[in-house]
Amino acid sequence: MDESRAVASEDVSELIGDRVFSALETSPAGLTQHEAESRQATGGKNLIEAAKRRSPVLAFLSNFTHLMAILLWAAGIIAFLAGMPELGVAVWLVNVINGCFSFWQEARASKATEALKKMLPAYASVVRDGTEQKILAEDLVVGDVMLLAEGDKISADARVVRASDLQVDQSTLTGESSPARKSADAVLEKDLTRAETPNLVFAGTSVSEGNGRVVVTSIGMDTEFGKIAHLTQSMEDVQSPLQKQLDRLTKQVTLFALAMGAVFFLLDVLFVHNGLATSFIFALGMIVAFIPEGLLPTVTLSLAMAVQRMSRRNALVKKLSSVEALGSTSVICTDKTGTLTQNEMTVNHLWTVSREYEVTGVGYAPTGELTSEGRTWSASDDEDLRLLVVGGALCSNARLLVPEKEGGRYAVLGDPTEACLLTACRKAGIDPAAQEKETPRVRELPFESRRKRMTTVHQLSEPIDGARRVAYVKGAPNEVVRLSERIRRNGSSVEMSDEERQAIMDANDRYAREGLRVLALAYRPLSPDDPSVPSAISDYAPDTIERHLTFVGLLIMQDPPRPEVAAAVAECRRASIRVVMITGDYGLTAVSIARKIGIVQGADPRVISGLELEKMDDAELREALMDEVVFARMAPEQKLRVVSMLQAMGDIVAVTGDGVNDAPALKKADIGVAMGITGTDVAKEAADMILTDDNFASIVHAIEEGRAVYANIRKFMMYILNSNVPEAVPSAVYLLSAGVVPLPLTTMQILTIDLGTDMMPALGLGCEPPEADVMGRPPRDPHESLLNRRVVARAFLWYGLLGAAASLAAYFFAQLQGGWRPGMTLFGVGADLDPAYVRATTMALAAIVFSQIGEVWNCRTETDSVFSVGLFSNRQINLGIVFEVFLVVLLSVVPPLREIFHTSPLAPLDYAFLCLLPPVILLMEELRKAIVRKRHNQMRRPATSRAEGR
Ligand SMILES: Nc1ncnc2c1ncn2[C@@H]1O[C@H](COP(=O)(O)OP(=O)(O)OP(=O)(O)O)[C@@H](O)[C@H]1O
Repeated sequence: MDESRAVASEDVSELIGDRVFSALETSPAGLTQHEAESRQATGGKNLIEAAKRRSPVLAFLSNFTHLMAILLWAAGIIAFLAGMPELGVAVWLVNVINGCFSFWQEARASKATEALKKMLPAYASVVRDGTEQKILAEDLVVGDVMLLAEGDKISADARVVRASDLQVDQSTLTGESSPARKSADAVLEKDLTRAETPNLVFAGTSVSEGNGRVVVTSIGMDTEFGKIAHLTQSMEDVQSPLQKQLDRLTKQVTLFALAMGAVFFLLDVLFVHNGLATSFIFALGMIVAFIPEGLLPTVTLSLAMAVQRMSRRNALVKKLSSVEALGSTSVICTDKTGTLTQNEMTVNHLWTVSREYEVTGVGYAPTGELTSEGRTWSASDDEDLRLLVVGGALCSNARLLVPEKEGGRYAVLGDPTEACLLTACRKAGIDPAAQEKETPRVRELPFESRRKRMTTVHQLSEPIDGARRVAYVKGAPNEVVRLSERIRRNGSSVEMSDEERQAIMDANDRYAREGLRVLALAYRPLSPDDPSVPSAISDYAPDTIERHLTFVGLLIMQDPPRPEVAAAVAECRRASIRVVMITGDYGLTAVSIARKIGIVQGADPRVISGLELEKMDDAELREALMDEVVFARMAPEQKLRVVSMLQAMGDIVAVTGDGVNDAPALKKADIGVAMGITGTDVAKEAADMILTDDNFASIVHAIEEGRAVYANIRKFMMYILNSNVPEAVPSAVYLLSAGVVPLPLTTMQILTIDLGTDMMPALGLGCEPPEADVMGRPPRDPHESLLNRRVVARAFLWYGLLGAAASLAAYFFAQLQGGWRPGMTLFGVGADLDPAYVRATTMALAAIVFSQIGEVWNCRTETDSVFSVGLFSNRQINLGIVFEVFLVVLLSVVPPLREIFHTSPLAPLDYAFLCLLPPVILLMEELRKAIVRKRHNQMRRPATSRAEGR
């Protein structure tokens, strides 16, 4: 084993205190950057080697060995045996072209998804050169001092050197779901497994509670995880329901093609009395024409491209299947802080029982002042005020980053709720860093959403209420007030009266109604004489410390809504997507913000608190969810129940979350959405989508893309399927007329359409931008099949028949040009190579290609006029059109190709006829769309009001 990648951690677990650092040749101040780099140069990066992927050769070959491909190989052989080698070659060529095309599509799709993986890098917090910094997890080296916080994914094996209630979820390693408690003490027991050793943590596990400091002992493949893991990357390769549906559909259509082939074969034998071999070849052409090759990979590519587009709009989707679920999302359950609001907090009021202060200034810059009763105040003017700002600042893990240049922006590391308390403290004239030095922190009971509060314990130089140790507790006001027995009034601690309790809650409600976020601060002197205080600091726990509190005051902060959110919420309303706020914050604050951004519109929306929800049974919850409702003071775990109920009610639910406890709801949701900036690694891992900007509006953009991709796949299918009709109808006319109408389109010509003219423009449909109307419709029913009756009818009976009519018209037009008149025998009966007949079949083929130009324009929009998106705005489609026209001209003028495909050059008049087809087909469809739009507009009113009433 390479020494620089791992040390014998059995030894490290037995060491005490500083010996750990020396054994790993590091120090509490971490490695120097220089040393870290040199260790990386010898020990390599902290990477788990990816499981071997399927070899590209095998991946390529698999495109030629599936059911449809085998059918085509067999068909080619039969054509050879029947003495038609050029047909055999053509069929095989179709197969080869389709195989290569599929491989190319798959490669592009996987490249797109690979690129996304790189957009989700893992980070680790370390101490190097004595300062905290965030580095890429792959840059960790042995000896790095790593900081762990709740929700962090641990990226290397390490020895714990400091732990504050540190608990680690080791289920990825041990399968054990309950978290393992970790501590910094030396372990001398010999019979523990490595996972059981309490002072070791392992790569691939995550922090479920508390925080700590560890020293890296091994990285990369030398970690426990590396030894057992075949990388479980964030991108999963499961087939989405849509892909499954298409797989099934492709098989069904293949069977249908075989059945059609059989029918055509029988008709040819029985009606037209052709020989068995001729009939067989004829039927073969039909089968090949109908098999939808290339459908599945194109769909996969469409999904991958949508994923790429979403990433440009700040939504990273981890699985292709999520794109689909996004398209049918009917409810978004969103939290508030940071998602709907800016999470750039500023304390703008301070409140004690004797005075209310206004705090000026914006952002985190400590420029501003405290005013009350017409004058400016500082901490030295009022002891209670001093306690409030100092306690708030000490009970904080955030750091203010002072700008290097004058006039630069103050930034924060950590929770904005805590960072703004540091700013408020500075505005009151006290430097929080100096305070921290003077009264060092000896213990932290970390913040938990469930408890809604946090506590830090400090050693004091000046006693408070006679004690030299104090616990500062800050959290949700009703929680803190519930735990308080005393209150600070005029500089001393006195028993709290009921009136004072009421006054606090009244003040809280008043602020909350304005949408402000309110935190309360209390303290508890921890005297060694107090029997209710545990004697050992390590025994300090929420239930022993957060009681008998003395209330100090309220810290009121502003967190304005994000400016783009109101429009996004309005967009949801238009798209019949319901937005439900589920927040940990106070009900009145929640409703005020919800109203400002349009989530609630009614005069008196129902607010359900976490406590109430606990008492509600499922029927009551279902009833409540029928109306406008805001969930406030919710513990993250309770989200799961709301999500499950909405799903039971038939909704497709997207849920946002950022904490460890949000993971179950994120997993349960149809679309779990984690916050990229504030979210923990655990939440990101549980989610299907990550918002790189934490912004609600990005979810709505992703839904729009999800809807668009589904619509595009449908457009693409409609286009691919419709060309089957003009390929089949001329043959049917030939069969049903018992040969009186000579075959208007030969088998080879049918193959031409499949060989290349059709696929290029179809591809362009996969990357159409969302239609303007895409968010004006209700969400798609997830059970609805991609090919519903309406789509099939439109593809076959409308577009298809238009194409078939064009093809037959062109055929007869050429017959007329050749001199045929009604009543006469058509050219071609009995004599296959009659020039007038060959020209007529060439025209039939060219007419299909030209009508497909009209059809591809038609398929670009569902109900909007194609002119509204610009007839030539899709470059890929334009290229496809040029390509197919070029191919037709080539086939009809190059002599060897004319031989093979039975074609002949066309006259200018023929081209004039062909050029008329696209505009005629386009205008007929525009007429249909105009009628549909008119009907939609008439129906929309009742549909929208129903969605709003939900
Ligand atoms: N760092 C903190 N220290 C102490 N109390 C906090 C802290 N952060 C939040 N709180 C309190 O706990 C409550 C719940 O917090 P939580 O993080 O669950 O939700 P939130 O931030 O209010 O909102 P949302 O759930 O909408 O993101 C908050 O409303 C606040 O009263």
